Amino acid sequence: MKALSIVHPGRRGKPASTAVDGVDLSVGAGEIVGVVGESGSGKTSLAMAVLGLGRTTSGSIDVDGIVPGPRLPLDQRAAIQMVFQDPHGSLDPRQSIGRGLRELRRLHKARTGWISDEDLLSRVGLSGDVLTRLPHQISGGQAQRVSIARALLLRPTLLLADEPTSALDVSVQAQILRLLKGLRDEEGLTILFISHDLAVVRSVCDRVYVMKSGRVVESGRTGEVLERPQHPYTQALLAAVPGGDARIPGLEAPAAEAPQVLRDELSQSRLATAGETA
Ligand SMILES: Nc1ncnc2c1ncn2[C@@H]1O[C@H](COP(=O)(O)OP(=O)(O)OP(=O)(O)O)[C@@H](O)[C@H]1O
Repeated sequence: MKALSIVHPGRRGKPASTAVDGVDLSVGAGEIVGVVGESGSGKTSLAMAVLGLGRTTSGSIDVDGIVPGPRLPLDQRAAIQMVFQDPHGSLDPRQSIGRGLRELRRLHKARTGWISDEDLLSRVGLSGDVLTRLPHQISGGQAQRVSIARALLLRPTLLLADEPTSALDVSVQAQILRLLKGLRDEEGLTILFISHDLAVVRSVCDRVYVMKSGRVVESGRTGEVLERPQHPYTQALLAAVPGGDARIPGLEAPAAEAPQVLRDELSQSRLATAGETA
């Protein structure tokens, strides 16, 4: 995305608020890129714009040639998938997991024939048993795996993960983060990862953008930014981490250097407008 600005109009006498202010952000194919910042820093406004659901006041977003917006054809819309914080929230409570998948396949025939339900579920660490269950009959971690499977089924160009583990127990959180990393490594999934949690971001993101009051105050390889934060805001975010250790136990942070394959990919910039996907 280039110079993206989002201004929410004021309501009931309140002044308009600039949620996103001139943000440049890029995600290379097969990368996991984090956007981190406190509540109100503009992360959700930015995510909504990437999904084509929110407003874009100025600037542009380009996801491998697709410009998100409300009138996108179904197939292009399917190329940008999302996983949200509430693991059960994105599943229809009246539909079994299997029926939900059938519905998705019916809507997106051309995109979804590449894998069976069983194989799809096994890629996210679930057995075929869940197919007959209703969402309330599975755990939060399982529901989040189902949400990821549903996104994966559509072979997205970009997966937008908005606080995907903040509603989960710590041990389940690590499992879901490991799953997302594994899907990137094995399937080349490209992920824009939104979180307020530095430990989570450090454990999965190759690069990170730190947002404050709608602006990116610092960005770079996650290891570098979090080991040697330059901006006082990043330093303050790190200082506020309980125990001072922004790490998820049992999860190794990505290497400070991008893997060679990723560097090659990035330098070829297969994505439109100088290697950008979002
Ligand atoms: N629909 C809206 N109408 C008016 N103002 C809004 C709207 N959505 C967000 N804002 C304002 O824009 C700013 C950024 O909010 P946003 O939700 O994007 O931040 P955030 O970092 O995602 O915070 P959170 O983690 O709490 O969701 C805030 O000042 C918020 O009050």
